[in-house]
This record gives sequence, structure tokens and C-alpha cells, in this order.
Amino acid sequence: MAGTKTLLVLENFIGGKFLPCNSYLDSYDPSTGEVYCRVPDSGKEEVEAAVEAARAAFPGWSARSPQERSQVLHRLADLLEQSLEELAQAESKDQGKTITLARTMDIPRSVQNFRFFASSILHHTSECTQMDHMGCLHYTVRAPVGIAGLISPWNLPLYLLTWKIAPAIAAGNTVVAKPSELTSVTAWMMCKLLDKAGVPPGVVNIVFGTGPRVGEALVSHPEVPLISFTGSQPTAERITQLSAPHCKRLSLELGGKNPAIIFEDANLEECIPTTVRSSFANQGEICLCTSRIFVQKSIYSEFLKRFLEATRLWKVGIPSDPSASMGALISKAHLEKVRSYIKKARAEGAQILCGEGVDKLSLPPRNQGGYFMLPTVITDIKDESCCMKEEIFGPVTCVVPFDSEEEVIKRANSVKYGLAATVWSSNVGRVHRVAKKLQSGLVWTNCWLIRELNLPFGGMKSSGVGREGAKDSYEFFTEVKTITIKH
Ligand SMILES: NC(=O)C1=CN([C@@H]2O[C@H](COP(=O)(O)OP(=O)(O)OC[C@H]3O[C@@H](n4cnc5c(N)ncnc54)[C@H](O)[C@@H]3O)[C@@H](O)[C@H]2O)C=CC1
Ligand SMILES: N/C(=C\C=C\C(=O)O)C(=O)O
Repeated sequence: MAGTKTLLVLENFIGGKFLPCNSYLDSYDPSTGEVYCRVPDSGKEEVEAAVEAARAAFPGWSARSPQERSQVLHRLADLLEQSLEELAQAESKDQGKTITLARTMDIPRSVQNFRFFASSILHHTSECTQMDHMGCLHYTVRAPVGIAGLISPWNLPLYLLTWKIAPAIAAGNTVVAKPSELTSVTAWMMCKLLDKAGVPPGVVNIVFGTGPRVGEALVSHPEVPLISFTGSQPTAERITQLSAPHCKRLSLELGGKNPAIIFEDANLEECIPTTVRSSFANQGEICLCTSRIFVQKSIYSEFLKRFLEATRLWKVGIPSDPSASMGALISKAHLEKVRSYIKKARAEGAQILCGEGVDKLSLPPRNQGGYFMLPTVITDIKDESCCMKEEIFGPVTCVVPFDSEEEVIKRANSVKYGLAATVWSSNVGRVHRVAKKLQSGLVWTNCWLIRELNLPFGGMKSSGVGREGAKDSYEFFTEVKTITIKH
């Protein structure tokens, strides 16, 4: 193949060693559409080797004290931080996101994930109850479960992978992880730091490849008792089916169709820029992004005018452009899928007010084959439209009016997802009332994506099963036992 020699070639990381694979997949630079990297196309054999390495490492790692494991995680965080710029460049090239976002969000949060769990693992306590009339004392102990299977998506590659690896190993498990085949580079770069951080061989194993080959081999492996997955709902269904015969423990963090509810007393100075960001950050490729904006009728026209003005300033550019707000979408197939929703909306009679098919995107010649599109705003669309029901996972948002609080709650809840809502109002009573009634695992009021890693993160309904966070991840990655002492 032309140019093969210059391509970056990744290797699996198993038992503390980089190992080549028999076959490879092409990986594309989303900003040019060119192949720039080759990713191992691993299968059952590689998963078997990784599970074996994880099994061998488990007794030693799980026997270490939380303090010892915490120190290792802190060292890894420091090493990642020292490589921040290099990792940010790599994440941006591999995923298509802007270098600015990778530098200010993805890699700092990956560092924080290790620091956070290095600290939180030191602070868990167990439960104890007295039953004096029976002369009994009951208490719980927790132990790591064993080998954790971790499967992560392409939108926030290192950010979401480390959000799983950190709590799993902090609790004393060993892991076999499978990042998305579309964005494997930063996971591979992190493997180069593990030994220096003091992570023993076999504690973290990374097997690269596709979902149907590596993912399914991992999910079906009888020695992997728990799977933590972030990705799409259809894949979660498949994982649930495959793991059912083994009664595996599952954490499933899935998609959203997130509403923003904007009342007439909202502070539009803050609401508009935040809602542009919540709709289009990371090209709209975050499960928490807003894609249905409900605006109270009395301010609908004013909101729409100002929201459009602000959206037009959300610059699409090549990922290395520091002035760009948005880069390229992940793949050609994904770009086509996102565009197909806009076509459907148009065919249904909705209005496309800006973006795809309305405005012109200007790109340098080298990037003409990249997967770029403009942030797109749709109005005059029915709640029953697929654009208002399905996760598009791109820079597309719908704006619709509403009359009353009761009506908007019903409409916001009328989708199968329940992940993240935002509510904008200066009436404190109203924000509490509405937040409580929304079917949503997360509700941000007068803000978006302010994360408190201690508290439960995850969705209701088809947005997932389980929660992640300090206590939730600890409980997921440990097995609890109740002991009764008769005295
Ligand atoms: N967190 C989220 O909410 C995310 C949602 N999505 C949604 O999913 C759509 C499709 O994106 P995909 O990359 O195809 O998501 P996906 O769910 O297929 O991929 C996520 C991860 O699961 C793996 N995977 C795929 N099939 C698998 C299988 N049968 N068994 C085990 N692992 C498997 C993938 O290789 C990847 O590592 C997006 O358009 C978006 O709507 C995608 C990424 C993240
Ligand atoms: N799971 C996703 C985002 C999580 C963000 C966070 O933990 O802060 C996603 O986009 O898939």
C-alpha cells in the first residue's frame, strides 16, 4: 500500500509488553480523510493472552494496600500530565476534535481521573450494624472482583478510558481494556508510561481492534466477571445478551437525547453561549450534548435570533487552528449519518436555519476530504420527528417553543433516553421543581457539564444501567460480603 512505511503502527499491550498483531486496520485522520495509522485487528487469541496476563497479575496487585495503589495512580497522573501537549496533539489528530479542547478538557480530565481515584480509594469506609438482643455485630468487607473488561468509545478517547481504568485498578482489579478502533492512539501512548509509573505487568492490558472481534471475545470470556461499557444502545444490547449466560456485572453508559429547557426568566447572557457550547462542543459528539432546545413562547423569537447569531460565530476549522471552536467529525460514515438526519428533517418540512446545506464551509485544500460540517439549527419540527427522538451525536440541535412548565416536562420526558437535561430559569423554586420531575440521570440548572466526580454519573431509561463516580465506581469494581459475629 502506498505510504505504508510512514504510517504510525500500534501494538497491543499485554503483560507489560508491546506485541505485534497478525492483521491491522486502517485508522483515518478525520481532518483529511487520509489513513495515517494502523491499529491491531485483534481477536480471541489476543484477548485470551490478555486475560491470562491479568489473571497472573491479580494476586499481587489486589494484595497491595490502597495506599500503595494510590501512589502508583498518582505517579501515572503525573506522567500523563508531563506528556499533556503530546497527548493532546495525538488526541486531536486521531479524533478530529480541536487541539484546544484536547488540551483543556480531554487530557487534563484524564490526568484528573487518576488523581481523583488515587485519592478517593483512601476514603471508603464499610458498614457496621449492631444486633445487641441477639449478641451480634454485622459488618461488610469489600474486595476487588477480579479481571475487569473495559470497553470505551471514540468521542472522548483517553478521557473515558481512564474514567474506567482508574477506579478499576485503584480498587485492586486487573483490567483488559478495548478502546474504540477509531481512536486508539492515546491509549497506546499511555501504555508506554505504565512501567515508569510502577504499574506491574499484567495489571493494565490493552487489546486493540473492533467490537465484533475483540469486544465480543472480551464480553464472552468466562474469566471476566464484569464489563464496564460506554457507547451506543444497540451495542449495549448485544453486550447484555452475550454476558447473560455468565451473569456478568454490567455498567452501561449510553446515549442521550438531552433537552435544554429555557424559561422566560432565564439569564440569556449566560444561557445562549452555554447552550451553543452544550449543543456543539466536541462536534456535538458527547453523550451529554443538548439536542432539543425548548424555549418559552414569550422569549422564543428573541432567543432564536440571538442563538443563531452565536451559532454562526462557532467556528469550524482544522483541529490545529487555535481559533476553531469545532473540528471534524469522527468518520465519513458518521458524517453521512448526521447529514441524513438533516435531509429527513427537511423532507418533513422543518426549517434548517443555519449550517448544513444553508451556509458555506470554507476549508484549506488539504482538508477538503475531511469530515467537517457546520453547526446546524433546525426549527418548525414536530416532537415525533426522528431528529427529536433519536441520538444524532453530531453538531445538530432543534429549537422549539413551549407554553407551560407542565407541558415542557412532559415533552422533555417523551423520549426513550434519560441522560442529561439543562434547565434555565432565575426562579429557584421552579428549577428545583422541574429538575425533580425530569426523567434524567443528570440535571444541570443554569449551567452545563460542571462535573463533580464524587457524585453518581449515568442515565435513566435507555441511557444506561448503573452509575459511575467515587462511591458508585468503587461499589461496581468491588464485591461486598456481609459478616456476622456472634459474641
Ligand atoms: N457515550 C455515548 O453515548 C456514545 C454514543 N455513541 C453512539 O453510538 C453511535 C455509533 O457509534 P459507535 O462507535 O458505532 O458506538 P459503539 O457502541 O459501536 O462503540 C463503542 C465501543 O463499543 C465497541 N463495540 C462495538 N460493537 C461491539 C460488540 N458487539 N461487542 C463489544 N464491543 C463492541 C466499539 O468497538 C467501541 O469500542 C454514535 O453515532 C452515537 O450515537 C457513540 C459513542 C459514545
Ligand atoms: N460518557 C460520556 C461523557 C462523559 C463525561 C464525563 O464523565 O464527564 C460520553 O460522551 O460518552
